[in-house]
Amino acid sequence: MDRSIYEVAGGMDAMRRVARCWHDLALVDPVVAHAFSHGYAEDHEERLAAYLAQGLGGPPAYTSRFGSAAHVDRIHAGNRVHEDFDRAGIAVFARAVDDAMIPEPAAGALKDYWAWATTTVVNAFPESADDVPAQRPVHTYDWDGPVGSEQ
Ligand code: HEM
Repeated sequence: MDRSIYEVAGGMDAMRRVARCWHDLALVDPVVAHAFSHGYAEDHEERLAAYLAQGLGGPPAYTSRFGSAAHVDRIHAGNRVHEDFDRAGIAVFARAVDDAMIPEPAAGALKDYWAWATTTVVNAFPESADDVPAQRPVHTYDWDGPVGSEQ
């Protein structure tokens, strides 16, 4: 398909809806809410929407406005590997995509992307945030799966 997952999903407005639904559901999920108990940026949803956009073939909205990919990796690093926790996060995100009314086939691709990113981003540095190198790629994804990286 010529159009990116980002475009087919509905562009930045769709990314914002997904980020809002994810955050709403994550804050009340019995497993996932714990991660947010240590606080989060006031504009978390906008930051996540920008990162999703950039990862799914949209504009470089995260790195042009908010910071580096390494920053995102550091936020998620040092939590060891928790498969139950990851499974819960993946299920919550899938519900968020449904609540945000993302059309197929973008909805399925978004869910696949999150499941993949949960292991590559969230679990890439399970021991410590100090292990994250200064230069990290923004993980990008298209209809065929991971497509490499951009700084
Ligand atoms: C179980 C899965 C996940 C949990 C529980 C989780 C949790 C969190 C928490 C608690 C924050 C706020 C931390 C802070 O502001 O200090 C955060 C921020 C963020 N997360 Fe996740 N996350 C998960 C998966 C992911 C995945 C898979 C991605 C990427 C596709 C992602 C992208 C982001 C971004 C972009 C931010 C905002 C970074 C910023 O402040 O600029 N997260 N996440």
